[in-house]
Amino acid sequence: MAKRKKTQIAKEIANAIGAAGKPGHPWCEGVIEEGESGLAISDACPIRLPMRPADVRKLAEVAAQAPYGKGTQTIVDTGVRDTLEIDGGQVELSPEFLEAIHIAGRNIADELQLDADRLQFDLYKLLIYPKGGFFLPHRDSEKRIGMVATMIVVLPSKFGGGDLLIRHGGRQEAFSFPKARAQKQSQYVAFFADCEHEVAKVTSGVRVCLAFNLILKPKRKGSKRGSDPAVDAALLSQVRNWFQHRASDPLVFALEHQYTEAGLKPGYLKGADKELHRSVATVAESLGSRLYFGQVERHLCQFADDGSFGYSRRGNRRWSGDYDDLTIGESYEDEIVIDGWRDADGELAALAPLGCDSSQLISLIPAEDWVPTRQYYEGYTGNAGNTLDRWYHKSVIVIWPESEHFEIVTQMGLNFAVAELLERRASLHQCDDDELEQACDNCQKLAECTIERWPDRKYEQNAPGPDSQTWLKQFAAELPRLEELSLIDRFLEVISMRDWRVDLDQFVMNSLRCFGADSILPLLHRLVECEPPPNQYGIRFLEGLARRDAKWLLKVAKDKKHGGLSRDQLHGLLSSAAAKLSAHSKKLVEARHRRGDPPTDCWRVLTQAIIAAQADCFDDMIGLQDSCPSVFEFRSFQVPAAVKLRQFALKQHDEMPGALADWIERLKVRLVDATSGEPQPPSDFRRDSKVGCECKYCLQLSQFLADPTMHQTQIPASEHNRSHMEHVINSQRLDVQTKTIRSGSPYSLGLTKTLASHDAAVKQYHSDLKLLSTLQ
Ligand SMILES: O=C(O)CCC(=O)C(=O)O
Ligand SMILES: [Fe+2]
Repeated sequence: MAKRKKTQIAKEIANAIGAAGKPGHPWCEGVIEEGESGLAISDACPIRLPMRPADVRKLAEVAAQAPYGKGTQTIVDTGVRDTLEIDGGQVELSPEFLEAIHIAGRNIADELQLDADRLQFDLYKLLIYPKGGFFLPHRDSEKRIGMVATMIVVLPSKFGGGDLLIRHGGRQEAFSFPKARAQKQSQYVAFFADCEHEVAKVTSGVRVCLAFNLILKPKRKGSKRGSDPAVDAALLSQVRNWFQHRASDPLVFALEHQYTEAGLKPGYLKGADKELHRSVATVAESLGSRLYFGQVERHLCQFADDGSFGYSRRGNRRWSGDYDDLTIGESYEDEIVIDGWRDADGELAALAPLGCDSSQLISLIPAEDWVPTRQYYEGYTGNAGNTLDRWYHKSVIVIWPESEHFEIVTQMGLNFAVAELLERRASLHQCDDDELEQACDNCQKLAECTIERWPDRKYEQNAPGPDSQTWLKQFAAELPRLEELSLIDRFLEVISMRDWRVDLDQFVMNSLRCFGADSILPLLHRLVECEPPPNQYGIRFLEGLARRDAKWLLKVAKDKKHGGLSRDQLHGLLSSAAAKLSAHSKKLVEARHRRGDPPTDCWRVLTQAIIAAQADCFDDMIGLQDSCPSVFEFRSFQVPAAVKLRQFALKQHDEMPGALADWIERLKVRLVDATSGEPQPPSDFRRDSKVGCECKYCLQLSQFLADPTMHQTQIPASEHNRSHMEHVINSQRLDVQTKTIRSGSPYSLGLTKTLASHDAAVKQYHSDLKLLSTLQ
């Protein structure tokens, strides 16, 4: 890179950001809240406001024709600027007026996002525009180190014309100062120093204004040797704009030289990087943003052609091996990841890899001219290839607004954010009293950002890996300890829309403990009763009770003190849950197509909770088993569930609820019935002959099955009819084996009777005996 002037680097980066970011509003306006604007010229000659043309004539003795700056020269040219001016040093402002300026200053700092405590207002000139006065478009030169903006205060006086027009990044706004014109109030406009502006011709009266330089004082922080406090206004304004529109997208400045992780320190930067760092650091400081160093890896995968694309493989065209010969087309993939984080002093920073997109990457060397660290070209192979993969590595400086820090931490991964939160929480006790509030605030902000980024885990397929459950659960357990009820509220709202599987056991217990039953109970009701969101086709796959909720209900029910809930409160929650589960089960019985898993597991967990809490709705849960047999299968679910519940009840209360004992009795009776006699094998070759079809072939099949003496037969039939018979045999589970006999025309289907039904009945009999024994 050719040697550049210091300010040029900052300007170039500013332009680069300007090209990437959206233009914003680098100006603001307001009124000066001071009725009597007291001002005077140095020899105590007071200025009467509103001013009249006659007064202006008197001022002409003190005032001079204003020059304008052209490069380093300052010249008078009334074709460019026609104004009278009095030097700021000669103007005295009353304490009230100064106070009003100070108040306006706070607002300006706020609107332009500047550090109010470091913003200084230097009265530069008093400007007087008699009729015909104007100032052609120009930018204010940096009259002092640290000058970031200009403030124009138009004083009350009667005038026409004289609009102030300001332009920046393709936008323009005209200010006509109506209140000052109406002689009511002083009005101000403040704008960043890189804004082009002009004053339109004054058509009548006199326009009087004060021009202030807005200067950002350097931060007092030891005295950094050699640090230049100058802030480049253009860069500041562009970064500020960026932060206004893309606050949570960090700005990434590529350094020219490559540094090792350990060598990436302010003191070791080389050449132009030193200047880049100075500019970026100054801007970061004045905007109160964070600055880090990092290493970027960019992987770019693009279409590329060596000249053979579209030719057949035998075209004998071979790539020369020269990457410069490739014609590059569209990008398939452009992945940029920042890692190797170092803080502003170059010390290791505990941050995780962060992805960004190419618009965030600001580089003085155009990205097309970067030299890849590695590249790989796959030529045309007929159905794939013609891609060029390139990897680039760059050391970078990264900045983001302090207010977005936690949002960005969550962008680095929720597991990282949660680990960070746990760590911060754990070290709260080490904070001094005056740090504690901020530290707590930070924990809350981090938690807030984590909640907003909670993963969507409604459906199995988009669930993150199994270990995610651990840290999601940890987060949930920790959240109540931050003692902010609104976070609990928001968390539950997000969970009920996105996450069916997070473990909330500890969360609910801790919430009840930290906030008390009365605050938490309504939120728990809302969670249990919430309607799940439909999927993108408007279908609700997730219905009924979430297992997540059955689980924490069990936890609370088993707790000796029910987590502080009264018996009635807990029973209320349980019966809401039970109602939801049974409504869903009944819907499943009616539905022809079953959606989602049957709520069997959920039923078991909830019923345990109901047993533990000795709630009345237990009978309803048992009743549900009887009314929805297709959902709660007798052998595979009901019997084992009853056995488990009996065990559970005995462990909890040393006795069984009556309804449970009755239910077990009913199950027993059914099994005793089913096992009253061991199935006997058929005494002859007669088999079940219900074929459910009356075609000529099935009729023969049915007659064969009903015949007590025939073991085997053959039915001649075309291929079509043979496969029809086979289909009937399989679907009706007939006790017959088939085989194609390949002789004669047509071929025949060979049939041999089996004992399949009998074998199955015997198997069922023995397994029923076993089931019965589990109930004894
Ligand atoms: O009078 C105004 O509104 C603007 C004056 C100005 O642009 C300047 O003095 O540089
Ligand atoms: Fe100006």
